[in-house]
Amino acid sequence: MSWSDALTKALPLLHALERSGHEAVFVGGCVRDTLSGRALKDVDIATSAEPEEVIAAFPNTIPTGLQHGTVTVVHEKETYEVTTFRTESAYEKFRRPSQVQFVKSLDEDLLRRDFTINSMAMRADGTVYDPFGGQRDLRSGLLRCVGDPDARLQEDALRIVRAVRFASGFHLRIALRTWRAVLRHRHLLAHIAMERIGLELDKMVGGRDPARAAAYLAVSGMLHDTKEGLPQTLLDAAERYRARRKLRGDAASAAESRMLAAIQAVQALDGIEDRWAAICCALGFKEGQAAQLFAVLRYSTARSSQLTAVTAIHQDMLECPSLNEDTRRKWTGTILGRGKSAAIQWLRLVEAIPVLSPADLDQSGYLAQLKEWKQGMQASTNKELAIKGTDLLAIRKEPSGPWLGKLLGELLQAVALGELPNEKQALLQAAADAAPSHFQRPADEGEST
Ligand SMILES: Nc1ccn([C@@H]2O[C@H](COP(=O)(O)OP(=O)(O)OP(=O)(O)O)[C@@H](O)[C@H]2O)c(=O)n1
Repeated sequence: MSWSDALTKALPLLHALERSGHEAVFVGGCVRDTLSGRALKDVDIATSAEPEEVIAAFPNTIPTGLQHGTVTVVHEKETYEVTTFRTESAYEKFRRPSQVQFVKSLDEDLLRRDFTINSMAMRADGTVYDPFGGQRDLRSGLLRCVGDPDARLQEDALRIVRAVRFASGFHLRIALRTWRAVLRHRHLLAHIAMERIGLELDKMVGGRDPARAAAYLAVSGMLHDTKEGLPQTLLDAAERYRARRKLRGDAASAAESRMLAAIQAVQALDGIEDRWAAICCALGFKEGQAAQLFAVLRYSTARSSQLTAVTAIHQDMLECPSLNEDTRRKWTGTILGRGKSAAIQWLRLVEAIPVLSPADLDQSGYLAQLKEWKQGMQASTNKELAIKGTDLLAIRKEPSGPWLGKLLGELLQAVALGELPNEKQALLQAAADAAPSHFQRPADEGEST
């Protein structure tokens, strides 16, 4: 077996605990990921040593969760969670154990874990301890709870969503007994903090097979059971998928087929932000629904506003499927209003997933023209304008006020539309000519529309 660098680096921790007379193993995700040939995110260690004994065995430790048996060990600038073998009991409200008991047996520790693929341990000599058949399940493509699925999912209802995350991330089928337990207990998701669900959904979207995750989420109906409501459009799409699982060809409307094709294609995108944006566009979210989704999932405001902006651009652009004067203005307005980076992101999405664009669009021609138009734009942010707010303050000799932003915005729009050159003198002249509250672009005077 080839040891990954991360495990090799952590080996001295196992050796130190063993020297002190304790049993110590790598456990959980790092074993699963090593056996599947994936990069490791973190290395977790389980040990028979109690927390004080772990603290005594290492020079540099942080007592991160002593009551749950976890000590963080700092070793060569890396941190490792070292957790005492434990069993859990008295799960409070289906989410966390209110009591843990430290035990001496690795078997007992592995027994409390969620899925067989997450319940394997690896010893310092590289041998894998796998009492529940995790390796076999990985090989045959099966996600299975350890022991009784009903008990496992009731202990921590987040495992209901984790089941979908692991099934989609590792291309696994959910075993029948586990799946039935998912359906029986999905209502318990109402006890789980939205933030934790948000983290799991993020991992699904960023994972190997987001379309598979979407199918499992839809077919199980679990999106209806979250503590806070998800956007109706999302729930409706999931319901339609559930009702007509094999939507294909004639059976599905053209719009539904396009939506499904777009969701299937999401994994072609590298970045998780692009994938989220593509999902919002594919589902036909309105701006407010995207904002609602990301607020409910507790994503940061910066993330949410960027993704919401891309969604809004998509809605705007669906209304103008050919590149005429109106579209040109709308696109300029979009770039100025929603931000250039959102506009660029949207272009990237529709280029990668053409089925996202309006059906009757001459895709290559339209997109090529849009790109050219965007690139040719002399300025698309205030920063790119050849004058600054201070220049305007100097010539207008008026105190700063809302007029300043308005004037800058109108100058920018005129430059972006090619109606004014992006040159300081021309812009100063236009600003000097303008009445503060009735600023007109020179080109507007001759406009016939
Ligand atoms: N609800 C949970 C969460 C975690 N675990 C156990 O704790 C380990 C570590 O959990 P976590 O760090 O959340 O996930 P990983 O499996 O490490 O996967 P990833 O790092 O990809 O999230 C899991 O492998 C599993 O054995 C569990 O049984 N039930």
